[in-house]
Amino acid sequence: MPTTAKICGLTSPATLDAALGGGASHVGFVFFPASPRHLTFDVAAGLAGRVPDHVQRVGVFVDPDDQLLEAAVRAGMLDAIQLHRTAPARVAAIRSKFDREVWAAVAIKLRGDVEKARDYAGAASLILYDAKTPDDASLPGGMGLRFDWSLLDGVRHPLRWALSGGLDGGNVAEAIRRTGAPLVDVSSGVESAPGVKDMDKIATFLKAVATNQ
Ligand SMILES: O=C(O)c1ccccc1N[C@@H]1O[C@H](COP(=O)(O)O)[C@@H](O)[C@H]1O
Repeated sequence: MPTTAKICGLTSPATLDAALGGGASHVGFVFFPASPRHLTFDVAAGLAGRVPDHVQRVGVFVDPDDQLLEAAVRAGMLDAIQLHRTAPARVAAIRSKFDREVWAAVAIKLRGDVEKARDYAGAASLILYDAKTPDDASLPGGMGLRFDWSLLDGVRHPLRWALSGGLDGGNVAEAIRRTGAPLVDVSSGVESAPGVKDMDKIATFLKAVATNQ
């Protein structure tokens, strides 16, 4: 199966359209106030309405409560919920309550971190292997950090999975070849500054994914 791509942290119609026009399979909206990509519900609703049925809308959250999830799922017409820093039992509860695909981000720095994906079997729909950010960082993702892809060598993934963390148009082809990732996810690697998406970088990234299978 060809690798598909999620463009995350979209905040404007023009950059959303660049992702859709370039063939993204997923688009991501961030609901985390500390992020430079954070969206209001009104903006999310405006963007969500432009997304065709064959593209999945993914909401990104950091250990959210039900009130935030309810409002964001409605506004963003979310098909999937991406959870960072969220314990397996809570991931399972969210999946059951919201009855849609739930992604568990697993932060990777060392080999032992990869094993933590197993805790989400039966709880999440998909594991998102992402680079671990520093303990004192304000964001658990979206910082353009990458992890050592060789840590995924020989891993028997407990669930469907995706790769993120420090990807960009220059390294995504190698990332796909090296890991065999079925889905790649990018945010800062297609930006000109934190939170500012760049349409040319989005196009370059999606072209690299499409042509390097
Ligand atoms: O993008 C953010 O601001 C963000 C905030 C909180 C949690 C996750 C966030 N982004 C996710 O992080 C990964 C990797 O991003 P990057 O490509 O390294 O910048 C990606 O899945 C984003 O969805």
